[in-house]
Amino acid sequence: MSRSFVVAGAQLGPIAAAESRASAVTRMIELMREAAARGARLVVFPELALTTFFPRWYTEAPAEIDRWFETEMPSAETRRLFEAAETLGIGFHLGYAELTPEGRHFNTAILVDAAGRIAGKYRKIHLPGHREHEDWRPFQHLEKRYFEKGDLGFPVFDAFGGRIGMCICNDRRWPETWRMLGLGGAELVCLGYNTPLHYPPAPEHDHLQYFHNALSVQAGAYQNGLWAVAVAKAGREEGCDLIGGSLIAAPTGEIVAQASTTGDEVISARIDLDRCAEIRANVFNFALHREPQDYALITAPRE
Ligand SMILES: NC(=O)N[C@@H](C(=O)O)c1ccc(O)cc1
Repeated sequence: MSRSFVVAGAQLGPIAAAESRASAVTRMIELMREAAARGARLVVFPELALTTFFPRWYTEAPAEIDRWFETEMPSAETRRLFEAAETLGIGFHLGYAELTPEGRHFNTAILVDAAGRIAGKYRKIHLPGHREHEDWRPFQHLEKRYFEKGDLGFPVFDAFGGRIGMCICNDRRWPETWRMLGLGGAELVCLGYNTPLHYPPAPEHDHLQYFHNALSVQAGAYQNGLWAVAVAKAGREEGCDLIGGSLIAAPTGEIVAQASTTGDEVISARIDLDRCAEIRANVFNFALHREPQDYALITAPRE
């Protein structure tokens, strides 16, 4: 049976702090309709897709922070997204802030199948930024304050006729993320990101933000012989410019679709999961060529 199908990425433009989840969901359903009209079986939404990127603000008040989190999924506001997916017969990947019944906070992504059922969940492992307010920054990046490190590892799920993995934003910059997913057998990796154009610790790298995004995703795809769909929340959000550049990369590392705006925009491509073998049976045949006995430092606990 052919394992070729159309995937889409639904890049979102900025979400203002005052924009309701209902409004964000309405925008997402519009993009989902366009993806379905292009024949897509799966549409990928960004990291923290329901709200503004709230880690840019410091607060000590738990209630101030918890209002950005979802305590159930689907929730009253997101149920329409699940229903639209079922009606349109399209699956989706969604990033959101998760608050568990035990009071734990995670930066989470789920994979939902075309019947509207949650088929997989991932919790972000590489949390960037800092824990305390840093006066010198023009805006904060407080993921280390507001989220716990993910506790689910790098799982891979049987869905859409293949094996699907997920990671979130900063995870894409780490080769270990991709290798873990590749070793798990992933054939398609879905990921969302919120990446400021301005990098306060090293502003001389600002002009490289789009390059480093594409470089990381293309290298991850190629070095593990898998497809990747990487999707931005983009544009000027609460005075902070976020990069666009959403892209779909082939197992060869080639870009097969890319966004050209920093607003709401659908990208799509037909992907064939069987093409992973072009790389995985050759240059990156793990069973034949990988030498893990020489990689011990990679898993040594950090100092
Ligand atoms: N949401 C994210 O994980 N964003 C990170 C990334 O794109 O790697 C990121 C980018 C720039 C920073 O100053 C801090 C963090």
